[in-house]
This record gives sequence, structure tokens and C-alpha cells, in this order.
Amino acid sequence: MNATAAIAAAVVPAAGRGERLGPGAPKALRELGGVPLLVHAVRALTRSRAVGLVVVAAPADGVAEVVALLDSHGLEDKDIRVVAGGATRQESVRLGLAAIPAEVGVVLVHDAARPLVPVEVVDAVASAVRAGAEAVVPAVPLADTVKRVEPVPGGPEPVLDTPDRATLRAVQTPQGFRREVLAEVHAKALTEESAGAEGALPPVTDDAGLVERFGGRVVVVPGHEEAFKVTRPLDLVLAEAVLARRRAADAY
Ligand SMILES: Nc1ccn([C@@H]2O[C@H](COP(=O)(O)OP(=O)(O)OP(=O)(O)O)[C@@H](O)[C@H]2O)c(=O)n1
Ligand SMILES: C[C@](O)(CO)[C@H](O)COP(=O)(O)O
Repeated sequence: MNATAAIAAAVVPAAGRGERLGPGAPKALRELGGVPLLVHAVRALTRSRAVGLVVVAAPADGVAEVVALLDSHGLEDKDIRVVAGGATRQESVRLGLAAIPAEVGVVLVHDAARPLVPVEVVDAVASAVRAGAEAVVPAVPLADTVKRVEPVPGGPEPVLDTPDRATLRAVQTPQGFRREVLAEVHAKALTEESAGAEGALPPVTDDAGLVERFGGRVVVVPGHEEAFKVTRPLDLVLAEAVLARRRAADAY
């Protein structure tokens, strides 16, 4: 891989509503310590020397607002582009990826909803791709025992089995990819989608899942407990506490 191809660009899907967080502005624009989640996430990426460009997939009706927001938070001197996101996370990533210049060889995909990812995780993911992996995910071991169940709305749900926790990981972002691998699996997924729902496989929730679906090899590097996703109201409470601790330690 030549030097230009080794520079990473990051796609930040930020077009979600945040239904599970409750009523309010789109989740990426909600505030954590007085700063939008999206701004935290973009800053986390730009702290990494591995990342040369960030493409944000914003809510389709909020592109101008997001550009102004990033500028007003001191990010105007960074190479950041904003495109309109799509109706699903997958579509938002695909639209962001399309805005990355052809010469960029490494692409990271990072949720706007993971505002506190430490720079070490970003670096580790980019390094693993540079070192030859085609797809890399940061992940952490599970704290709880997990049961596989027969879903029954309202329950009770019969337990099918208990997977060995030692073989399970909770997956985070940024996920890193050789650019051509990510582009290829997104193109294949789009073709699959356009071919219609009949016999379609269940939707995947992350980009590495697409690589797996089409036969690629994904490897895991250590994630970080502070890279958790802000999904429900309690996550925001935890994120405020983590941020307050960082600010008190003057590490932020
Ligand atoms: N159409 C969508 C849906 C999601 N995302 C982004 O994907 C990331 C992870 O998704 P998630 O936490 O599920 O966000 P939401 O879809 O907003 O959450 P919810 O399912 O609660 O509505 C978020 O940064 C979100 O903005 C996106 O860019 N475009
Ligand atoms: C990409 C992701 O954050 C990895 O954990 C996750 O899959 C997003 O999925 P969600 O279903 O939107 O929570």
C-alpha cells in the first residue's frame, strides 16, 4: 500500500433519529456536556493522526445545519465533508463512502452515537487495516451471561441455549476496512436489496456484518468501555459522567 492509500478517511453515519433515546432533535445533534454528540465523535476521529478526512452523513434535511455546527465548534480547519444521509444506517454509510476520494485506501466507519471513543481505539483499528487486515472491529468482552431465546412478544420466552460467553464480543466502532472491500460489500448489499425481499437474509446492523455476509474475513482488536453507544437515556447519563471525569482530569 503506498503512502496516500494508507491515509484513512472516516465516514460518520449521523442521520439517525435516535428513537430509543426518546423525543427531541436527531440523536447526533443532542448535547453531551453542552456539545453535540456528533462534534464529540468527529473530534475523537480528528485526534488520530491516521485520519485525514472525515465525511459526515447528516440528516437529509440538516446538511447546512451540520456544516454550520461543525464550523462553530472549531472544526473548520479540518478536512470534513458533509453529505445527506439515508433512511438506514447502511444507506448513510454507503452515501458517505461515495464522497471519499478514490485514492484513499483505508476507510473507518464510526457512529456519531459513540462520542467518547478514545483515540487509541481509532489508531488501533487503522493500524490493523494498514497492517493487512481487510476488515477490523473493536470489541469488548461481555459482562452478562447471554441466552438465545425464541422471541415471544410480551414473553415468557423459551430459552434455546446459553452460548459460551468466552467466545462472544460486543462490537463497537470505528470499524476499519480496506476501501475496496467496504465499497464492494455495500454495492453487493444494494444489489441484493434491489432484487427484492423474497428470500432475503436478515438485515445486518454493522458494516463488518456485510463483509461477513459476502465471505470476507473480519478480525477483532480490543475496544474500550468508554466507546459505548448512546442508545437509551441511561447511556447519556453515563456519558455525562465519563465526560465530567475527563474534564476534571483535564484530559479533554
Ligand atoms: N438512517 C440512519 C440511521 C442511523 N444512522 C446512524 O447510525 C449510528 C448508529 O445507529 P443507532 O444508534 O441505532 O442510531 P439511531 O438509528 O438514530 O437510533 P434509534 O434506532 O434509536 O432510532 C448513529 O450514529 C446514527 O445517526 C444513520 O446515519 N442513518
Ligand atoms: C455499528 C454498531 O454500533 C456496532 O455495535 C451497531 O451495530 C449499530 O446497531 P444498532 O442496531 O443501530 O444499535
